[in-house]
Amino acid sequence: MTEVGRALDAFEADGEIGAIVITGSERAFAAGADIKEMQNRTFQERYGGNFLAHWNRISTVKKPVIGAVNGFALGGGCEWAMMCDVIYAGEKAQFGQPEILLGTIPGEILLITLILN
Ligand SMILES: CC(C)(COP(=O)(O)OP(=O)(O)OC[C@H]1O[C@@H](n2cnc3c(N)ncnc32)[C@H](O)[C@@H]1OP(=O)(O)O)[C@@H](O)C(=O)NCCC(=O)NCCSC(=O)CCO
Repeated sequence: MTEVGRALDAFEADGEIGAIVITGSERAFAAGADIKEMQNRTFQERYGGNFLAHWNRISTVKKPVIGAVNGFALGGGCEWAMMCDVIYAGEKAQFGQPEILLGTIPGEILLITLILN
């Protein structure tokens, strides 16, 4: 997400860019946070270390952001899609929050977004 954040910073500052399209591959838009990286960290390490510090950057970009989604948009990937101003979903797009099966809850913005909508 740090790299995506840097790219969004650059696009926002570039006067030649009017809108931003975020996409993935045909198979997956994004499968969410790296479970392997998360699994051995305690709550204190993740929270104190600002593990999700840049996750909501998509929602703060001051240019229209379009999420072009195909394949899996899971966990944080689903949240990324929901942060876009417009979601353009292909027929094979699948949205979900499977992290509840790991005993965790959507980490960043999903619950707030659902309540607001
Ligand atoms: C994305 C799925 C549906 C793909 O399933 P499949 O095609 O069967 O492929 P897999 O063999 O399951 O996966 C291939 C390979 O990718 C690794 N992987 C997939 N997702 C992640 C991930 N989120 N983090 C880390 N690694 C991931 C998987 O372990 C395999 O690696 P190998 O080394 O080859 O074994 C399926 O993989 C799936 O459902 N993934 C979990 C999605 C998920 O739970 N996302 C939420 C993450 S928590 C989060 O986002 C916090 C914010 O709330």
